[in-house]
Amino acid sequence: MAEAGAPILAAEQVSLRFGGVRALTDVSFQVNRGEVFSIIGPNGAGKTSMVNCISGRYRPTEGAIRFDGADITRVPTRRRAGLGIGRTFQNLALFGHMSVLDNIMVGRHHLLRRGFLPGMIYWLGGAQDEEIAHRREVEEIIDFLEIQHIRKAPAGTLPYGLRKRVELARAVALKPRLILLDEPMAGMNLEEKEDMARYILDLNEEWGMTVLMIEHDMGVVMDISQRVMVLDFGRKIAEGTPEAVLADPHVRRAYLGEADEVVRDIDESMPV
Ligand SMILES: Nc1ncnc2c1ncn2[C@@H]1O[C@H](COP(=O)(O)OP(=O)(O)OP(=O)(O)O)[C@@H](O)[C@H]1O
Repeated sequence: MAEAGAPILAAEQVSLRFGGVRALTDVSFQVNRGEVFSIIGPNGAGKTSMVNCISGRYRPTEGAIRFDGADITRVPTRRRAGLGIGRTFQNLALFGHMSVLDNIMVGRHHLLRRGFLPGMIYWLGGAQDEEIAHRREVEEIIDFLEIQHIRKAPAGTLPYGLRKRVELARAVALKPRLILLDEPMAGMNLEEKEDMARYILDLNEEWGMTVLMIEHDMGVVMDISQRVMVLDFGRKIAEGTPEAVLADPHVRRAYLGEADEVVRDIDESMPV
């Protein structure tokens, strides 16, 4: 058991190279239990690379990732899910031909004691309690994310905003203690963004999940994050409360190379 108050996640001097490309250089940060922590930065800054190092998709060239105090740098992705790390993807990764319900059930299979095939035999053997409890929990997630009306629809037929919500449901179905959200608001209209922000806050406050989020929408980041880390060209250039980060001259300089609306977004997010 990790001690109370200890960070749930720590990246220690993480560097990641792809041939000559330095995606991350010597990045260290900690996420506290119960926090909403966001990573921001211009395009190509290394945000997704960092999340991939945490989820196990990439292995850092140097440095370590700790979860609950344990070094997980070499733990394979599927085992990280079992440890309590869930994620959503920037580009949706749903099974388009499968129903919403089945997509969410897939998210839970590692929680079944017996895996999929032995689970079927178990079911045929008449002992169904585990499967029933499993379905009940999935229904709870469906209710929470208000997707009852589409539970039987093939995921591929849904509008984009709803597919993002189903993908969140699938990640939540893992019952993660830490959930990694890669651009949860991307491509959404204002109303969909507001809904998504509310679901993320509820997951954090009511379901007790620690949230690590990458998001380009500055307004959302500043509204719901307790702390923010800024990457630029693979290096950490700032970390702190939203207000401190927005006022940081390094951050503003990093964004000045970006489109005008990003800088305007920063200004509009500034506390008045
Ligand atoms: N699999 C890969 N192979 C080669 N280079 C990669 C790979 N993944 C990322 N990179 C490079 O690493 C750098 C950081 O990319 P990354 O996708 O982590 O940035 P990002 O901050 O998430 O960007 P965006 O906001 O555009 O999604 C970029 O130069 C990118 O081209």
